[in-house]
Amino acid sequence: MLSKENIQLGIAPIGWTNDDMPELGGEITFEQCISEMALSGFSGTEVGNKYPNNVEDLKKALQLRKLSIASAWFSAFLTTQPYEETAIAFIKHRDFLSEMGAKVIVVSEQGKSIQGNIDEPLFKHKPEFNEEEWVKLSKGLNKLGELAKEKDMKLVYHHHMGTGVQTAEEIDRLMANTDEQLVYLLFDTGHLYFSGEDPVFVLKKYIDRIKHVHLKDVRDTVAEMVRKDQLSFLQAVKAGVFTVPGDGSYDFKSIFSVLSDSDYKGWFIVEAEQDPAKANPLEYAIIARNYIQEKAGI
Ligand SMILES: O=C1C[C@@H](O)[C@H](O)[C@@H](O)C1=O
Ligand SMILES: [Co+2]
Repeated sequence: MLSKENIQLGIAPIGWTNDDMPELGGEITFEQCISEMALSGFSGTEVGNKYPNNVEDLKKALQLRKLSIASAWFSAFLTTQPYEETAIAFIKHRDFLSEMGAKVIVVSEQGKSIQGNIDEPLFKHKPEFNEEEWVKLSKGLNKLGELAKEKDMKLVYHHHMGTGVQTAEEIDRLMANTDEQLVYLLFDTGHLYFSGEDPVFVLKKYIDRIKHVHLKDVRDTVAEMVRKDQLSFLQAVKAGVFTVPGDGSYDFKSIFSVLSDSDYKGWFIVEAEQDPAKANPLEYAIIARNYIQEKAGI
């Protein structure tokens, strides 16, 4: 059931300042960002590049605004680097999140990823993992999942455009090859829909393994242009492919209905990277908050 007891509502800083393209929203301060999150009715956030990396300072700034940390993105390189390198960075990341009170760790495999390459056509150059890379990825994720468990946390895998785990088929393979007690799924509506998948199908299939949700909407007209003109992921973002739920082309009604009928307990994070000079972050945060209230009743 979607209730205030089961669902915590958060918003990612990426609509204010974009970690993948720090020039988007470069002038917006950390304080403005988190104050506007609180003002628009959210109670949590993920960590962005302007957040203090000192636990005490971050806790104080968030407590003043009654916000808490839901999670933070972690880039793994299990397919392209020795496991130990990813593990060392993961433990540091895990310990920081644990001290901040987060319960899930967002992990995305960035080996062979083209998501940060400004000139690389997103659909034409999408990477694929070979057999050996799939084994490295799955084994490595199981081990990282064990490390998360040590701190009573869960690893949630972020399928992502421009990476080796983007399509429903690739998600199937990842879920089948990893331990269901160690590797969970982050469900991101925007990435699935933009990729051409049916988000409801994936949600229903993995509902028991989904432990974190990113709510991201897509503008169909921009998505079509990205395919036609062979734009990169970052060019797509700059062109406005993503927006907040309630502003784009996707109807979240079925998503909320499936989640409502499930035992899902955890975060809904509104995550809508777009140019803050074109889409005022406070205004769009309020659009998202109102839409969730109207469609999900929370
Ligand atoms: O969760 C996410 C984190 C971002 O850095 C990423 O590029 C974005 O698209 C996303 O879904
Ligand atoms: Co996401």
